[in-house]
Amino acid sequence: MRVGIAGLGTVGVGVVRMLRENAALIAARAGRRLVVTAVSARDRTRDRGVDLSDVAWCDDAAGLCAHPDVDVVVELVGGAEGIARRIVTGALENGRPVVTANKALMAIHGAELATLAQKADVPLMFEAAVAGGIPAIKTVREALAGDRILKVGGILNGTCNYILTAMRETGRDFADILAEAQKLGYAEADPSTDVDGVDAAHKLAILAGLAFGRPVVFASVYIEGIRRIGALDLHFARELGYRIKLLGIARQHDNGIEARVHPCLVPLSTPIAQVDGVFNAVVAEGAFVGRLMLEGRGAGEGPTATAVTADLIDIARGNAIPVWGRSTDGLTQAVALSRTQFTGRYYLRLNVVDRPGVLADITAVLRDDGVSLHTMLQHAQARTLLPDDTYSVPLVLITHHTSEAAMLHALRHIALLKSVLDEPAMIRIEGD
Ligand SMILES: NC(=O)C1=CN([C@@H]2O[C@H](COP(=O)(O)OP(=O)(O)OC[C@H]3O[C@@H](n4cnc5c(N)ncnc54)[C@H](OP(=O)(O)O)[C@@H]3O)[C@@H](O)[C@H]2O)C=CC1
Ligand SMILES: N[C@@H](CC=O)C(=O)O
Ligand code: NA
Repeated sequence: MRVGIAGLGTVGVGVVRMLRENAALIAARAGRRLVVTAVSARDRTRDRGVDLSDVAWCDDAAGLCAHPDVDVVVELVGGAEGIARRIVTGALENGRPVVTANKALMAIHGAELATLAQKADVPLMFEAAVAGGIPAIKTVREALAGDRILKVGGILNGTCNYILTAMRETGRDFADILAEAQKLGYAEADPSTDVDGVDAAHKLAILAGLAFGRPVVFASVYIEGIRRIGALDLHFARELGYRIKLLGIARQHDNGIEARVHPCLVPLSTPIAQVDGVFNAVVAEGAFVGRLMLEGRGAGEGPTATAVTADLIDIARGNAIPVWGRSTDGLTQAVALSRTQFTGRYYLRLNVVDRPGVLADITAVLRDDGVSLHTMLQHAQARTLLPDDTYSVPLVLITHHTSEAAMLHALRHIALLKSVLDEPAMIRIEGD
């Protein structure tokens, strides 16, 4: 099978290496040889550490869609629009199977691309798009095909998990650790996609679409990133028996699908709390299968190349699975529930003036909104002297189960209290 690759960055070069280094075992498993015959990237002159002298070069990556020496097109450029979208669309329109690692493209345009693939009767594979080397798509779409999935999600961004882990373990600076993740090839071309939660949301939208049988409108996914997580939150989380993780969570409810990405406090005793560094965890819960968790590397050259290569082997073997696990005939998209429909437990961190009555004012607001408190934590030794000779002190409150609508209402009023100095920080609690 002749493979044309658009994009020779971290993942593209990894795929070239893997197809060559494991050529014999891949041929045995695929039933035929998989050979890279054509490639494209922006800069032809760049040394990429792989020999491309016997491979055709396309200045325009879209040229791969109709290239005479290409049977399968692999899109590893990235981005939901522009050249990546043109390559995938063009290849499908030309009746060529496609493999992509592009979660942005699949999350935003997956519904229409599935229709194109079905019309052309060719596979569109994207295992690398969710959680890199973890077989997340295979698991949800194939292994759990007989079950009714109730919940899916997990730790879906390696860069964020790497940053949160290193901040917790070393106390190092956010920007410093992010630069390291970029050097290791974990981060997206624009790393704000990672740290603002968008990349995890792309993956969650794909997983939810597969799990619940309908692509989710990406714009309806609730997204919050990790920029506001500070050293104080990591400290309090540890003291209270939690770790902070950026989670993607999608659940099927009677009134619709909940799909949200945000930092969470997870109890130290849960398996997901132990997933650190660049590792991802994909969690699924089915009515029959119960709960399962897959852990592995969610980013980087080797893990991502493994997923792309597995898709190529599936295509070579003739395994064709519909994009969303079912025919696109009559398939409509689902709009996710809004955040005011969420419920849960919450961690609130406030910076307050240390004087009598402050706590009473805050708890009165929570009482009026029907929010009940579970735990309270304040350390007098963490006080800071203010210019007027009073002190400020961090105050942490953990609530019982409540509605997010009530929390948002209470927070607006708490922020207006004179004794509350900065914008309150709110983190949801999951898994206990
Ligand atoms: N890195 C990772 O760990 C993972 C990445 N992914 C996804 O895989 C895809 C690729 O990621 P990654 O390898 O990290 O990205 P890189 O930024 O490392 O590589 C992108 C490649 O695309 C090429 N490119 C950019 N624009 C064009 C264009 N107009 N025409 C042709 N080629 C172009 C670049 O060329 P040049 O080199 O000349 O600049 C580069 O080779 C993305 O969709 C990403 O989200 C998925 C899972 C994990
Ligand atoms: N930038 C992503 C790469 C894989 O999808 C991440 O950090 O997880
Ligand atoms: Na995967």
